Amino acid sequence: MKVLLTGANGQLGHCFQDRAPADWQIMATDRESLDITDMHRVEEVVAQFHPDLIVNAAAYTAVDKAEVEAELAQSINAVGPENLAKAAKGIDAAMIHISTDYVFDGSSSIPYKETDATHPLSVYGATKLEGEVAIQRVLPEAIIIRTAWVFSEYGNNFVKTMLRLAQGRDTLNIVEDQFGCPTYAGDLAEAIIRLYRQKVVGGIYHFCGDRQVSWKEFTDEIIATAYILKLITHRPEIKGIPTAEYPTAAHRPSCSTLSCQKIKSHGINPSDWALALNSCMSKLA
Ligand SMILES: NC(=O)C1=CN([C@@H]2O[C@H](COP(=O)(O)OP(=O)(O)OC[C@H]3O[C@@H](n4cnc5c(N)ncnc54)[C@H](O)[C@@H]3O)[C@@H](O)[C@H]2O)C=CC1
Repeated sequence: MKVLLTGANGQLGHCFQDRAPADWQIMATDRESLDITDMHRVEEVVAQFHPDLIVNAAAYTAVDKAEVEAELAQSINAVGPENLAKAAKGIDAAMIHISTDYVFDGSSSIPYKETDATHPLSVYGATKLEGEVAIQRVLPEAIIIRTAWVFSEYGNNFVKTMLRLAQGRDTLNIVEDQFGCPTYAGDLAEAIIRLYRQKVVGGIYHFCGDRQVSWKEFTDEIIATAYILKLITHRPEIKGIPTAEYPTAAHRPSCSTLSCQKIKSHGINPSDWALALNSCMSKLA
């Protein structure tokens, strides 16, 4: 079993390599070794390695910066996935791609199902949606997993940012009117492996954390965990603020909770993020 992994140096890329079954031969690539926007290079690598499965963990993930780098974001989040889908189709390989809750506008009061209408508010969300559509056009058998608020012991993420800020400040002002479900990248990696093994039909699947919180509530749990683990000696006060008081370049959905019923019907439970937060943060000690 041969797997071509793109974006191997990112959060999901690292976690996938940690969890891939021992008998899976992984070709771990990132931008320097395989720039997914370069179709010629994609074809070359796929022809040489001949994977059974392509896992695309590569993405342009700087949500605010994407507003001023729209072309680059589009190239990585839409053209790149389409290139991979074409290459997978050419050799009859399977493909698993990751998308985002930011394809929705967050105006729904109930968790989003895979079939709900999309309406991205940001360049990032729009380019990720374009990637989904391109893959489905080229390779309908591909599996697309939409996830949310990803954290891990690797790379840059909200958990690490809060930990760093907590070390130097007495007060943290955190947005309290945006809600979502934190997802541990290790649990997402496990979900990818299980979906592939179960040979589920192609299409979109939602996978995220099992409990919805605001960024402020998430921060409360991060700081409490950091204190218990002795990563910090002093607990800053966490003050909730409205989005209006923390303007960002990109608009974000106010509530982007994803319904995980479909993936649950395949025996894959949502990420128990509070449990994962503890084990992930212990690795940061
Ligand atoms: N981080 C988050 O909060 C969320 C992430 N997602 C999605 O989950 C997936 C995994 O995200 P993370 O692991 O957090 O991302 P990450 O930002 O940690 O890693 C992305 C990786 O892609 C690589 N990359 C960028 N451009 C490339 C190119 N042209 N060719 C090849 N590699 C390239 C980067 O070097 C990096 O190693 C992505 O599809 C992302 O859109 C979805 C929802 C939330």
